[in-house]
Amino acid sequence: MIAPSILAADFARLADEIAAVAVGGETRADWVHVDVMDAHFVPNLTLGLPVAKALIDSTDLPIDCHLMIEDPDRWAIGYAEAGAYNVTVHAEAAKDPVTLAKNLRAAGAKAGLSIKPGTPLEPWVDALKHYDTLLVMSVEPGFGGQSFIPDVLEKVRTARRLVDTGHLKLIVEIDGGINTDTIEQAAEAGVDCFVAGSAVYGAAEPGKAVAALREQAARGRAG
Ligand SMILES: O=C(CO)[C@H](O)[C@H](O)COP(=O)(O)O
Ligand SMILES: [Fe+2]
Repeated sequence: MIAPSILAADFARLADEIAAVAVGGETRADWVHVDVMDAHFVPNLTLGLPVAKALIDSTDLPIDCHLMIEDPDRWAIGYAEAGAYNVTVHAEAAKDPVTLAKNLRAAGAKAGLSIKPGTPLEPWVDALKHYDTLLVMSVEPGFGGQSFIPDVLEKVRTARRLVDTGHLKLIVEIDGGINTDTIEQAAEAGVDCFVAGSAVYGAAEPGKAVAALREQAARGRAG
């Protein structure tokens, strides 16, 4: 699955930018990734619930909200109630990740847990039994356009094994520095869903970039 990140899109035309990856066929994205940053958990500030809700209402594509915020135990539920398809919170910020996941699911969303590049996977495996998505960050969260950190693929391999052996039942998602040069190794390691900001919205035709990424990922999965 390919999830274009609107972090790299034109913020004055967000609904149009989403529509550009919503046309049918190979150029259609699977999810649209919306990065929420609060200038506390990360040093950057993007958008919040009112804008996220407007984007959810603007499209039939599933919206994947990546909350890089403090106190997600309090704030994440609003994104689920607004109709986000998947709401991902950071393990480093959540106080009670199990209750949080239950609340997100009860509000009708899929629940996602994200770990920064330096955060190990093992301490979160039990909590992940309550989650639908694991978002492995392959850059330090906060900014688009950074270089992919290949070391995180070890965590992807571990997560893939846990899913394939039935210990976890979730989608393995990766975020940061994904492009046609890096997607193949991520696919080979076992990623199911690839977030791509610059690689999609930095391209002349975002839809064609989605198709190219999907094709390259399929090569990694096959090889
Ligand atoms: O969560 C993020 C940054 O914190 C973004 O989703 C991510 O960086 C996407 O941008 P790019 O593909 O350009 O790296
Ligand atoms: Fe993100």
